[in-house]
Amino acid sequence: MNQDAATLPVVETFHSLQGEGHHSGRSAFFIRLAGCNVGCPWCDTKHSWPVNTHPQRSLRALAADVEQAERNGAAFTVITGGEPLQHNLDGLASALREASSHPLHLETSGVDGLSGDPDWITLSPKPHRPPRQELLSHCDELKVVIHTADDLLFAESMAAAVSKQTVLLLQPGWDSSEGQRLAIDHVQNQPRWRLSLQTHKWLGVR
Ligand SMILES: C[S@@+](CC[C@H](N)C(=O)[O-])C[C@H]1O[C@@H](n2cnc3c(N)ncnc32)[C@H](O)[C@@H]1O
Ligand SMILES: Nc1nc2[nH]cc(C(=O)O)c2c(=O)[nH]1
Ligand code: SF4
Ligand SMILES: [Mg+2]
Repeated sequence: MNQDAATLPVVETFHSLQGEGHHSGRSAFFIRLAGCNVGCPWCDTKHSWPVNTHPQRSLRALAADVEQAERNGAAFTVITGGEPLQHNLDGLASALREASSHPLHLETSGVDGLSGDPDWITLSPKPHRPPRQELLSHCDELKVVIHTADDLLFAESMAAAVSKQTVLLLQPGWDSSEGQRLAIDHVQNQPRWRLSLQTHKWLGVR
């Protein structure tokens, strides 16, 4: 593949702290790819859904940004979206790996096939579009968003399908006091689970 010619639609790139999950609080560079057709009603990133309203960026330019972020102290790169696996990530991953020795992390709903051979996979499965078995088998953390008691049942069913090493996280829906209460109660009663807060939102940073 000629990586110089290859492009992907990009909503934004930014250097911040990983706000969620097991690596929360660590310096991270984010690449948010455009495009998602999963349609979660409470999605906090709906502007990322259309593909065509966001600029195409070359893999070479994205790799240069990652190289710069590494010099600025980022510990890893997070590929998110939108739903990043709507794109084949092999070209992007190999371009980033040529530019930097940083681990590549992926945030995904798991609806599409796996590509890019990420070093860390955060699977956030959705009850209305269950994830592929491939993603359940390969994920490093399972991060289930909680709004209702049914979401807790779904979280337990997903936990039964992942490997024993997978970190289990409940993340309250943003602005959902019911989700917050349910997640806290469940984590308190079920020690396999940990709470994941969207700390960047609490802090008012990206
Ligand atoms: C915007 S999504 C992008 C990655 C991928 N499409 C996914 O859903 O995993 C990033 C993370 O934010 C979570 N998320 C989105 N909207 C949220 C909300 N309103 N409250 C809590 N978490 C949310 C998703 O479940 C996912 O874990
Ligand atoms: N700081 C910060 N951490 C994040 N972790 C996952 C995010 C995402 O939108 O995928 C995200 C995000 O948007 N910002
Ligand atoms: S899969 Fe992710 S980006 Fe797509 S709608 Fe759901 S939360 Fe939003
Ligand atoms: Mg986000």
